[in-house]
Amino acid sequence: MYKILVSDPISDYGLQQLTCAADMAVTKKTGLSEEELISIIGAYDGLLVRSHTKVTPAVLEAAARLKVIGRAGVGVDNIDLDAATTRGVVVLNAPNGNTVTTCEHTFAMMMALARHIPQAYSTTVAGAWDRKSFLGVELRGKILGVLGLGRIGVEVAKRAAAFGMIIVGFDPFLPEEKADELGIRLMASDEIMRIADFITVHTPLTSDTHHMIAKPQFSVMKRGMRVINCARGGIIDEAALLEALDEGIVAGAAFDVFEKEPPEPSHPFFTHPNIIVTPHLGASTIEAQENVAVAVSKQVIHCLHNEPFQHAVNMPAIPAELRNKLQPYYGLCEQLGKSLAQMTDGAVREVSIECSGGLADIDIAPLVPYALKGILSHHLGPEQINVVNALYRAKERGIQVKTSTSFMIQGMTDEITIRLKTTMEERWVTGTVLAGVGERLIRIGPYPVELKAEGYILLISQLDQPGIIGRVGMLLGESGVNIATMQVGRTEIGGSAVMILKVDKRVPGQVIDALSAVPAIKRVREISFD
Ligand SMILES: NC(=O)c1ccc[n+]([C@@H]2O[C@H](COP(=O)([O-])OP(=O)(O)OC[C@H]3O[C@@H](n4cnc5c(N)ncnc54)[C@H](O)[C@@H]3O)[C@@H](O)[C@H]2O)c1
Ligand SMILES: O=C(O)CC[C@@H](O)C(=O)O
Repeated sequence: MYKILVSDPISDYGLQQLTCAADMAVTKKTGLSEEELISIIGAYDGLLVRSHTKVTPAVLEAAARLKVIGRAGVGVDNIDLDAATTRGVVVLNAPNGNTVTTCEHTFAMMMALARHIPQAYSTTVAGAWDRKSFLGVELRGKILGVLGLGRIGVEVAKRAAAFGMIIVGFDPFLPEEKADELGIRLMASDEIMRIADFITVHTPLTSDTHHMIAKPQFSVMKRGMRVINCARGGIIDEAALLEALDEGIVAGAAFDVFEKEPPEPSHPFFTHPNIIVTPHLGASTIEAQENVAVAVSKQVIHCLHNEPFQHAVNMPAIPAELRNKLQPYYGLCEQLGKSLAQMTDGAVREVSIECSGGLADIDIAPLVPYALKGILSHHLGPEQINVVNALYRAKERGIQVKTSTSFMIQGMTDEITIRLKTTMEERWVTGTVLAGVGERLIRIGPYPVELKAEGYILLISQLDQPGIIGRVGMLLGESGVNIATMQVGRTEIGGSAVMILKVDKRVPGQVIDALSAVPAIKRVREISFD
């Protein structure tokens, strides 16, 4: 008999598969403190949560027989994934069940914002009959900017089209043809900031999306625009938003999620006349709660029965014998993928993993998820991608994956090249694992290098001309960025050249801009291995 603990309010109807299964004993105990959870978790094989229960390393430490955690929803920010993985606990979620519900909440917020519904309700029930203060705007004909066109963003765009809105959007993974089909005009997010009347964000919270809308973005926006965040707190800078409201740039904002949840009762949003808020209700409908509970119950049963399931958020599932043979190359593939994702523009269309030398007669398929994890986690957020779900997420986005092997080698005995084709370009990097030394990047495109993937790397493509190295050194030096190592390469005298600098800290945005403005420099990329 498997013992399952349900520690957050989860739909009874949705849990029926689990409660009716002959070999599952389900206990519901909600509102537990961490200490209370720690004191009982040792008895359970499965744990089902929403966002309230915090599954901390201490909880996992006490969870001696826990095999699976099911999250009835998308975000797993309340579960310590590293601790779960280390302890061999599968974490799975239900990413599709609340998509439409959250999209509808976004729309409700956008309409409430356009017509001041919460403010008008408050004054009306308080006895006033104030029709002058609440002059609204139509959605029809307005430009809606959608940042993040995954499951929810696409649903929002579809509904906005029915309202006669003009939809512009940005998502590094949405191919042009798909956007055309949906009637979305893809453009750079900077451009969206300038032209949109409404902006809604639907990305995960990652290092790239944290404060994706902040002071510099507000400063170029149309006066009187409106913003909505029903994704994750922190994507829009709350302090910068308040300033933009006071300056009259932003006419109104609707927030379902906050940088800290629950926010302090004194949060300035609560008293601002042009901000409307809900307490993280995006997924709170009967239907969504049933959907996510059904999806997660099924998967927990499959997982405990050792049957395949789809939405694992952690846990590699690689056959042990092969895993041991390939083990030294997993980290390398992830590093190659991570560096490629940061040096390539456009939506990813094809990923090829090419192995040579000693890897030629091995089944290299298990390396694919590691390469994809490196590539996809840069855009989708590390918590969303792991080696179990990376291939599924790539297929979901129409990304072609190819593998090939060859006994031919260029230098090292075992080499792995990962090649990335996007809608804009094709780039590739090659690496190897050196005995007693570890993983090294040995070529970036055709240029030989010798790099350990750690810290910050600045990749500069330029024309081979005298004086460029000095100019780069000066610009970095002036901004206090120390160069740890430098490698240069070129195709021919006076031809294309690259400069690869390992620097001791993140290079400020204005220094990247200054470097990019040097006439002989064609492109500057910072690659972070944080
Ligand atoms: N308010 C709620 O209750 C609620 C409910 C469900 C989901 N969510 C949140 O909504 C968000 C979207 O969920 P989803 O299911 O659509 O996720 P998804 O993974 O399907 O889509 C996210 C999209 O964001 C894109 N993206 C990543 N970085 C980007 C960037 N810098 N610029 C533009 N696009 C970028 C990704 O390519 C991806 O397509 C998540 O943060 C999720 O946690 C909130
Ligand atoms: O459980 C909830 O209500 C939050 C859901 C949402 O934030 C999610 O990530 O799925």
